[in-house]
Amino acid sequence: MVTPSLLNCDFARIADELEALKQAGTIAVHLDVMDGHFVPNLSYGAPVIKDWRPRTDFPFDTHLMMSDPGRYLDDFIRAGCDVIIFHIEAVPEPVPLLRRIRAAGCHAALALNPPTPVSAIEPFLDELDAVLVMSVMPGFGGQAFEPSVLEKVRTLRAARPELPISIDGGINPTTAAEAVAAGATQLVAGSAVFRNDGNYAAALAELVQGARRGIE
Ligand SMILES: O=C(CO)[C@@H](O)[C@H](O)COP(=O)(O)O
Repeated sequence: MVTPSLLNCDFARIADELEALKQAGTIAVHLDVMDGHFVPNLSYGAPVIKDWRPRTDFPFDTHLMMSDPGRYLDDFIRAGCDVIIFHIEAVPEPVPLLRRIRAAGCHAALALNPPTPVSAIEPFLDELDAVLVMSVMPGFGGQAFEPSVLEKVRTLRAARPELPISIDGGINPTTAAEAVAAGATQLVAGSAVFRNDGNYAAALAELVQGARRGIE
């Protein structure tokens, strides 16, 4: 599955963008929440997501790039997020937060940055609905894919054949093929979707074609 990251969309036209993604066949969107502390950039928070919620029925996969996700967790739950992802580098003892997310009826996932080994999340795999493997250092769209993370995807896939594995950063048709071949099940893509021609259906089709090459 390809999940567009909204970071590169036109936020002034969010309702149109969401509708265009729907027409193009998208089934979920990835929301990048940045606190200017865990990552060197700011984006948007729960009040903005709350306003988007009635505009779409897309599941909101919400990636909290925050130093203290627990402080704002209830706001994101109330805003209507469906999947809540936070970073193991920010919360080294993640079980209480993972359980709060699941108790609220959301799916819980952990993200890991390119330098972080799989061993950092291994003890918590049974508490997770998914893992998000970052293939760039988080904070900005449009960066180059870091191929060394593919080994982590392979390790996770071998450890948990059924676990959904997302990969995020620098995804294009070529890296989509590599990621899927390694065992990724969800491709988060920003600039490869929100490209200049505005043809989201074509962009998604190219990514899906790339992903298919990875399983052939
Ligand atoms: O989490 C992030 C960036 O921190 C990503 O979701 C990016 O927004 C993906 O953008 P591209 O690398 O696909 O342009």
